[in-house]
Amino acid sequence: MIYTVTFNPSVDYIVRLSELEEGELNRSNQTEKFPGGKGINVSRIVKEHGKETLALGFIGGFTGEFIKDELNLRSIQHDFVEVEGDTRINVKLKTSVETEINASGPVITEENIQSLINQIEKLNSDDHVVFAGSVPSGHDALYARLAEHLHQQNVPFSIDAEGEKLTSTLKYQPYLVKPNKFELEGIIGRSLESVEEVVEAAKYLIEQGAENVLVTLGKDGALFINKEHQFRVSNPGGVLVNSVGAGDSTVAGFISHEDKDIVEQIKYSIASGSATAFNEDLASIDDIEALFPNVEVEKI
Ligand SMILES: Nc1ncnc2c1ncn2[C@@H]1O[C@H](COP(=O)(O)OP(=O)(O)O)[C@@H](O)[C@H]1O
Ligand SMILES: O=P(O)(O)OC[C@H]1O[C@](O)(COP(=O)(O)O)[C@@H](O)[C@@H]1O
Repeated sequence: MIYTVTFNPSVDYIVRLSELEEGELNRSNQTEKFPGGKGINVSRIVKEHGKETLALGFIGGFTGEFIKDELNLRSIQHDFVEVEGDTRINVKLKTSVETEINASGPVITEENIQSLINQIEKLNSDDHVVFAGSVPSGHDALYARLAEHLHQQNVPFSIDAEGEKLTSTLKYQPYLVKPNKFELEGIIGRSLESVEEVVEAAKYLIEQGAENVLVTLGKDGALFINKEHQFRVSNPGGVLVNSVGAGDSTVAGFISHEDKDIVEQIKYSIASGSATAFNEDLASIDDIEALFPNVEVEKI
């Protein structure tokens, strides 16, 4: 079973408007709301790939109820720990560019954390856990705390998070880490100008304990690095509609095809990311399968 842990789920509120004028009254052309948060998005795409998944994490309030209802409608299993406050609302403004405002999220208590640890302690080496996204304030150390538990239990896990949340887990040997270029620059502490520099930075994550590193580059595709392979991956062609959840979709595509040859696994990953970028909501398996043949993977 592929478990996802979303410490800080969100209702993603997409607001489309022709132009945003700061300090003025703006009226939107169209609004939509989706159940969001990185792990939840991973579960939705894993389900599309026909794999069993269960979404874990912290949820609360009327926004939490919306997310659970939406997951039920899509037959996605979940077992969240209920917290006191309301799950956050993240605002995604779409003009000719995409602007995101991600809220900080409700308070979580040590009791809430202990309930999540109790769930995780039941897993075994046939399972896989994906930890993804931000953590309500003051709890960044949670990533390493849970990764240590899984490492001791021999449960494979993957990470999609920023900065120390990601680096603090490396010693516990994550199966996949997926920084985008901006996040990788944050980890390394300098800007990465060339493909060679990005590859070197990714190799540093491998030396520190990661098994596979996928550096996503938005419209420019991705770079994949592990101890045996280095690939440059080109996106299939298409028109950007809404890139929210594209990164999460790449993680889901990769984890869902662990049993396949590495090139096929990478192609499923990037086809999933681009299919989501070319859709209003997250991609469907039909969208993903249609793009799969057009993903190019080249040795570097
Ligand atoms: N404009 C785009 N066109 C095609 N594919 C895209 C586009 N934006 C994102 N993607 C796909 O989604 C993947 C993840 O996007 P990226 O923006 O790098 O991640 P994140 O959402 O984590 O910041 C990319 O590697 C690419 O395959
Ligand atoms: O937890 P964070 O880092 O604030 O990110 C949460 C946001 O990430 C998303 O999961 C989208 O992630 P990506 O676009 O990186 O794939 C949204 O659904 C959500 O609003």
